[in-house]
Amino acid sequence: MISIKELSKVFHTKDQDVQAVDQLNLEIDKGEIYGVIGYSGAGKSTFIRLLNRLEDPTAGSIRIDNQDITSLNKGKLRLARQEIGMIFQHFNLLWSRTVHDNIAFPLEIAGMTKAKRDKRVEELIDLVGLKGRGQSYPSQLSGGQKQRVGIARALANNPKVLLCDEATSALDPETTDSILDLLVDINEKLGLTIVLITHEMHVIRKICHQVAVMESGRIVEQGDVLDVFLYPKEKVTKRFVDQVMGDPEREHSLNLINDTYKTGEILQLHFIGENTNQALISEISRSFKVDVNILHGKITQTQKGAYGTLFVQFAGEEQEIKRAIEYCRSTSVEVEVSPHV
Ligand SMILES: Nc1ncnc2c1ncn2[C@@H]1O[C@H](COP(=O)(O)OP(=O)(O)OP(=O)(O)O)[C@@H](O)[C@H]1O
Repeated sequence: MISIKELSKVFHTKDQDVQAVDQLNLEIDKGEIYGVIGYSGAGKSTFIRLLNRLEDPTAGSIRIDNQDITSLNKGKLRLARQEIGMIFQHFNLLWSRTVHDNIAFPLEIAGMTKAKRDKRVEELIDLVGLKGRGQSYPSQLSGGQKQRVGIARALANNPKVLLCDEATSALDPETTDSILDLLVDINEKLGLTIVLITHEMHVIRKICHQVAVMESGRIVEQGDVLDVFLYPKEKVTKRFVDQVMGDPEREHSLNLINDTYKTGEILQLHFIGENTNQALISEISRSFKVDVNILHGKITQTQKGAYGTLFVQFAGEEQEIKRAIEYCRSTSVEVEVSPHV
């Protein structure tokens, strides 16, 4: 769907040349929610602005739906942009226009008649959950509602791709979650390909299927969200994963567990992927004469399934504990016996 080859952008300033994007290669499949994460200055904004030619590349190519975006002239680019919607951190709404008229704006530019426009705007207002707010002005809306207007406007011309530039960074955590839910809903309902940039791993965890980690204009790591969360290779990726799964209490808790639970076995269970859940725990206590105590841990959900770690104690007769551990090992759960800090 989107194919990016050797994409580079150099900004020439008075003092120096800045290589914001550096020979970047990326393939994004149709219908995917693809997240690009990086710290400030990594080149994310430049990257996403290159995708719809808000910036012109210094080198490289971008193909979207088999169209070479990089070589389009102004007229063709205007048409191509109707297929690429974009939402922004600060919404970029027209403050003197109502919600209805903001959403109608790209339809006016595309030359749609007023009757058709009004119908389409009503559909979009419904889709983003703003029924009854069509005549409000942006200043009368909350941040989350403003972003809903931004999303409706971006979807007005039925784009194939939605670009999200830090779309939830100005919102509080609850509103962030409701906007992320809306993006997942739209992705599923419309089969829309979504490319988003963010500095928050929570956003990646909650809605992305694939993730790329960007540093100094380059992609240093990429893949399926669950794989990257489970087996981060680069230091920068580990830091991002820690934003979500970091456990500052781990060492303290394990020491306490080792001091407190002297009988039976302490196990670390690593849950990975969609079939895993805590049903295993009840299954074990039903099938074996073993008491299972949950001691410490964290399980979280991604679009690619649940993952996380639980520390448990198996108590009972040695033979039964052994059998229970064997059983755990036969499932997709990774097991470590007597884990150490
Ligand atoms: N118009 C510009 N002129 C000169 N340098 C620029 C321009 N835009 C970006 N840069 C530089 O390019 C590099 C990448 O910036 P960019 O804004 O793409 O990063 P970012 O990852 O989006 O960071 P942030 O989240 O802080 O915006 C930075 O060093 C920045 O100073």
